[in-house]
Amino acid sequence: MQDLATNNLTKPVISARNLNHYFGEGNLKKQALFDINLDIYAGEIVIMTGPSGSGKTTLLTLMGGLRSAQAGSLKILDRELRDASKQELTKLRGNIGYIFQAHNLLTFLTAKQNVRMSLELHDRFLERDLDAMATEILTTVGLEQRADYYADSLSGGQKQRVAIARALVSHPKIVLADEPTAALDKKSGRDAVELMQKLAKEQDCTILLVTHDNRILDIADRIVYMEDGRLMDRPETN
Ligand SMILES: Nc1ncnc2c1ncn2[C@@H]1O[C@H](COP(=O)(O)OP(=O)(O)OP(=O)(O)O)[C@@H](O)[C@H]1O
Repeated sequence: MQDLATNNLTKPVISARNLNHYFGEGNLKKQALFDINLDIYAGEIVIMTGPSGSGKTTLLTLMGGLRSAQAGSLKILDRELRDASKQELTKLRGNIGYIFQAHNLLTFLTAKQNVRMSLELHDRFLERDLDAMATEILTTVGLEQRADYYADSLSGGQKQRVAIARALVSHPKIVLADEPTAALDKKSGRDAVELMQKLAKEQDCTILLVTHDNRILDIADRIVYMEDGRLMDRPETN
């Protein structure tokens, strides 16, 4: 029984086995991912780095259920995504928070309305005071004074903090972040990832973050390196 309990605790939330991915068809078919094997556990912060075009975004979008897995196995929160239907992918996406380089806020809504909207997508919050939840997380990210500002009128760093609040307000099991600091200056970028780290640790949320930004590598529990569509041992840095 002990072993069973331990196994459950250490089961990965993301598990890829011999995952391959192709774009195009016929003569134009091109392999973008080769035999990816990767396990990521609850509460881990994993950073994925590697040169441009190495397949990082492709892998991230597969893990986020934003495109379907074609070959091999990809299990997210115990669901097999290979050949998953659109409905299955949609259901999975409700358990995942997304943060992108371009914050993707709706500029004609306020900070609070942007955060609130992500709660409205979940049936489990229907009975809750969504404004209070949105205000609370905006306070956590230091934006209580800006809650009623339109997204358009916020600075880049503030917008990204709203995007972080929006991704984490529903307490997702997994947050996927693609170049979250790319549009930010050094200090705002650092603040943004430290906030993600703090919130994720509080919520026992797993973060997988793709970045070229060497200045934030230290927030990771583990760094994985991608090259030419393959996960590699990390090259020596000097
Ligand atoms: N929709 C697509 N159709 C065809 N090829 C694609 C498509 N998306 C990506 N690719 C190709 O797959 C490979 C991996 O691209 P991907 O965007 O995953 O790399 P990346 O490591 O995220 O790059 P970057 O760091 O520049 O964002 C590249 O050769 C790219 O040209």
